[in-house]
Amino acid sequence: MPSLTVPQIPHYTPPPRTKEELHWADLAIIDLAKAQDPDPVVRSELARQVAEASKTQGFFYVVNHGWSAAQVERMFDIADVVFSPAVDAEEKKVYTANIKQTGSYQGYKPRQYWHIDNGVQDQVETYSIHRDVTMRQHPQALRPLLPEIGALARHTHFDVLHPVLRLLALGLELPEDSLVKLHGFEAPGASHLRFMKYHPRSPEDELKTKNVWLKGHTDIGTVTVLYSQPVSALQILGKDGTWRWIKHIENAIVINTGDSMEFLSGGFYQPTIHRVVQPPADQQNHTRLGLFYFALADFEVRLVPFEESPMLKRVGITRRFEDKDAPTQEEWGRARTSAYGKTQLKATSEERKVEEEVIGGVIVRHYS
Ligand SMILES: O=C(O)CCC(=O)C(=O)O
Ligand SMILES: [Fe+2]
Repeated sequence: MPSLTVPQIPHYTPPPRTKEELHWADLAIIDLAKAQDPDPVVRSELARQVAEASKTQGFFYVVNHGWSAAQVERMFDIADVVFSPAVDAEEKKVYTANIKQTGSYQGYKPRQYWHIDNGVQDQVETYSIHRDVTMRQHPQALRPLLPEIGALARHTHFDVLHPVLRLLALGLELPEDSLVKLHGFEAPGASHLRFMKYHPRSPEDELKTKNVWLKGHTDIGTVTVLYSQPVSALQILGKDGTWRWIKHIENAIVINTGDSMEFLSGGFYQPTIHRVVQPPADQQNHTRLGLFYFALADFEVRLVPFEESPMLKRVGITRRFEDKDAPTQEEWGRARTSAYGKTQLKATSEERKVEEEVIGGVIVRHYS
C-alpha cells in the first residue's frame, strides 16, 4: 500500500509582503473554476476576459485553480530543497545543465551564467525538471519528493495550462481544443517546471545594472505559469512605456503568453515584455524563491498561424516570418534557450535600453 505520509523537509518561509505602495499593474483576475462550467455562454464570457487581458496587459491572474494554498506552500518547500545544503556543490555539478549545447535548461543553471549588463552576471540559480519527472536523474534529496513534483507538473498542465489554452482558443473563435491538441502531456516536447532562487546582490552590482536582476524579455514558449509569491520584483512594460509591478495575490497564479503563442496566433496574442528588479527596501535582504511552469507546444508543431480562425480572418494576421520559413517549436525553443544571456547583443538605441539579436531570422529584443 502506498505511504500516506509525505517526506519531512524544512518549511520555507518567505518574507511578508511589502508595505510599500508600488506602481502596481492592474491585472484581470480570471476565475478558473468557471472554465469548467457546462454552460458555453459562461465559458465564452471568460474567454472574452482572457483575450481582453492578453491583448491589453499580456499578463493576468487565475484563481480557483483547484489546489489549496497549503498544497502550493508545500511545493515551495520542495522547490527550496534543491537550493539548500541538502545538495552539496559536488552533487550540483553532476546535475548542471549543458544549456548552450543542448538548448535545454533541464538540471541546474548555476548563478552567474547569464550576462545582465556592464560585465555583471546574474545571481539566480535555477533547477528545471521536465514534466515527465522520471526522464532524468535528480539529486538524492529530491528523489523521495518526485511523486509530489510529478503531481505538480500534472496539476499545472491539466488543471491550469489546458483550461487557459481552451480559453485562448475560444478567443480566436477556434474549436476549444485547438491549442490543447498541440500541448500533449505525453508527446515529445519541452514543457517543464522550474524552481528559481534569486540571491541579494552587492551594492556595486545593483549600481552597474540599475537594479535590474533579469533583463526585460518575452518568454520563449506559449504560456508561462507563475505561482504567486510575496517578494515583489517582477515588472511588466506597459504600452505607455512605463514599468509596473506585479502584486502578490494569495494562492493565485500569474499567467503570460510568450513568443510561440504570438506566432501561433498570428500576432493576436502579443507577448508582454517583463523583467525582474531589486525588491523594495523591506524585502531586500531576502532570497526570492519562484515556482514556474514553462509551457511550449509539442516539438513537432510548426509555429504558423491558425489561418482558419474567424477572428484572424477579421482582424488580420501579423507574421514575423513567412510560413515556409517557420521554425518548429523544438527549433525555436532550443535556439532561443542556448542563446539567452550568452550572445553578444547589439544596442539599438542611444540609451542602450534596447538590445537585439537575430535567432533563426527573427529579431529578439532585450530591454534593461
Ligand atoms: O522571477 C520572475 O518573477 C520572472 C522570471 C522570468 O520572467 C523568467 O524566468 O522568464
Ligand atoms: Fe520571463
